[in-house]
Amino acid sequence: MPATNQDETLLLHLNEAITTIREKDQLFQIIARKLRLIFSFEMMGINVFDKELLHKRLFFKDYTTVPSPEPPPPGADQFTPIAGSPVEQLLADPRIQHIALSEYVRHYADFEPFQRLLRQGIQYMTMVPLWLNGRLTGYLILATTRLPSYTHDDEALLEKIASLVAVAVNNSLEFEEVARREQQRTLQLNVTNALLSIKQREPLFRAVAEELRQVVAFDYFGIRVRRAEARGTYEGFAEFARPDHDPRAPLLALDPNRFAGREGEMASYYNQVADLLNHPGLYAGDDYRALAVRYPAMRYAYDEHHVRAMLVVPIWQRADGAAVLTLASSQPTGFGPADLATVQALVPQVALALENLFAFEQIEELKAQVEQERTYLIDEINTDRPTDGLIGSSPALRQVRERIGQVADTDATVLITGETGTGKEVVARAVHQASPRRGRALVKLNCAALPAQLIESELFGHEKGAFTGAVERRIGKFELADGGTIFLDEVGELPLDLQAKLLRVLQEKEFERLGGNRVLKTDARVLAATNRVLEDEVRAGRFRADLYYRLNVFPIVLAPLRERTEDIAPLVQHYLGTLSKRLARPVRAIRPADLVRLQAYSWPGNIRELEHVLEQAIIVSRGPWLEFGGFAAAAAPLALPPAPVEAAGPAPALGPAAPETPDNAAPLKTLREQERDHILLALRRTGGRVSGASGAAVLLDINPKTLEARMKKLGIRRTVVAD
Ligand SMILES: Nc1ncnc2c1ncn2[C@@H]1O[C@H](COP(=O)(O)OP(=O)(O)OP(=O)(O)O)[C@@H](O)[C@H]1O
Repeated sequence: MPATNQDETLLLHLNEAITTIREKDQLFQIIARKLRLIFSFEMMGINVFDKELLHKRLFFKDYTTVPSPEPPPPGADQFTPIAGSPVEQLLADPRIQHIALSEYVRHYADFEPFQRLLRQGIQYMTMVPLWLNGRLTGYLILATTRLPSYTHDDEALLEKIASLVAVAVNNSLEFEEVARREQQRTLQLNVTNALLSIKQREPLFRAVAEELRQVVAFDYFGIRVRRAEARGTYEGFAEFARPDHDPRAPLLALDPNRFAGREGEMASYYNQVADLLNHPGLYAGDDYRALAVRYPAMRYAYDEHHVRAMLVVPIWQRADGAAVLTLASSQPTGFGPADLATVQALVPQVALALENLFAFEQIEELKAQVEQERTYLIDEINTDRPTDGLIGSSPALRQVRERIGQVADTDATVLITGETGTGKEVVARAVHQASPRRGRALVKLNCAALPAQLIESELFGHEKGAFTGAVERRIGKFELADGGTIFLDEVGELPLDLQAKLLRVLQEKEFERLGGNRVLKTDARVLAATNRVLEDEVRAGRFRADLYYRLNVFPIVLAPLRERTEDIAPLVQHYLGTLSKRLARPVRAIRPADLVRLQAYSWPGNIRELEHVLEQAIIVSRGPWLEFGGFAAAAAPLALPPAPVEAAGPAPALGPAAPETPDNAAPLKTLREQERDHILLALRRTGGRVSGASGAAVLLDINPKTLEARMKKLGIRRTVVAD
């Protein structure tokens, strides 16, 4: 039957509207208006199906002429299953069908949409299938309060209209999809910006949540993390609730207070849902209620926080733990499949953000640890001894000062040699202090103090598990001294294999942590000290020649105290001041004769020994003078034969105005006398021989040259001895 003019005009108008109007509501309202010109109905609706014909959703509704209109319930535009709904029956015969609700409702008494229609006075529905390219895509529904009468022509026209509407719906869905993708891209871009600009956990995820909220309506956003060591329990890593929720209660976490003493129960609740959190899932309305019936953890959210829909998206599931993003809504239809897709699309970014945060947090932890170690080590070296610098003005010490001045502002390696207690560490500190690195740490390692493996780990650090007992990763002193100075004390004691590793650091400025496989760079200036004669060690095969040359770039030699007796008076004066203060004792004066004895003594322990002798004297002295009783005994370990006493020259008194000299020094020998006697005794035992294997120098454990110098000073001639 040919279409009437009116029909032709309608179809033309519809076609024109469909091709020109992009805005969905505007377009379908125009379609409804045009249809009303020919057909009489109170409500027009459009349902659409998914491709698999498994789900349906409301696409559009015009109810402007309904007697008592009710707007569609929230979530009506979300997909719901077709199975079990009246649509299932329609699909069995997808042609135009006329439905009397009063009959249908008998079979579908629980079908809420029918109840709603009836409440609004609707009694009849004409269902027009929407076909597109041979595929059923939905229904156009015309609903009426009275029994409609459609002629055969009307139905033919409806079918034509339906094919146009199907195109319009399809276009509109495609526009929606494009818009959704656009929105998702914007979301991803905004999230990326947040990730790039924010480094702290809370503000970062708050920004991500805010961006996501622009697209998906949720009441709760939570990132929950399970770390390998936390046995199944998820920690709320970042959780945000709607502002009107109680911010103290993380929404989905069980309240630990309620489980006091029943922690096992709480853990089992979490374990029950662990599998649920491993898969992406959308649980809305009845589905969520079913979860709440099954799992106490979900019931808790249902009862306590009125959760009615939940969206779960795992971020990762790995051997070292898991992370999951959950959204919750108090609306039973709060989320739809598009929301799930939107959140899933964010997973790579959220995963990256989490990784970054973990890394940042780990770095912060390590930084704190390093800072602590630094402070400790800097303290160790700075408070070890007073940093008064070098006291004394002997020619030997003046030369040392000059050498320090020459080398300090370079990065050259300095080898400081000298007997024990001569001030090698003081020199090292002075070099560091005078260098441009003074603002950074001076880190000390005593190479003689630890077993080889520990020295290696001290020097280069170790990774967790590098050896038994390495429970934590530890950074080494070379790393600690980066930008500063490392002081290797007693470097002559370093085992040979470590000498090779040290050589590599000196040459390449590179090293590896024990048990690590990463090459680390260091910019540490190296100062080394030893009281051994390294040339001898090299000759004896105990010290690598190549390392020796590397270390000996700029040697500074400290003379023993007995070779710079001029320094003794200023040192005594200095230490009397500082030690008396430290020991909270009055500053007592030293007898000139005692000073002479101190100057005459050989000081095998050098300045450290002098310091100890003075400390002891300060402690034991009670009267106006410093008493050196203990020192005299210590200085004369051997019974000495009587020897001619040389008169000691006058020496200035130190300390406060000296009182009248009481002659209680008379029973004691002076140090010079003691020393003279001691050397004479040794010479007698060796038949006057000074050097060589059976010489007095060996007996006295001093350098033959030093012994000769002392003999000359004390006026001992070999001939005298030989008698
Ligand atoms: N010229 C000096 N002026 C002031 N104090 C000094 C001087 N030389 C050394 N001392 C002090 O003597 C003590 C020993 O010095 P230091 O530890 O530097 O010696 P060392 O040669 O490194 O000894 P060792 O070889 O036993 O490690 C320290 O208390 C130090 O402060």
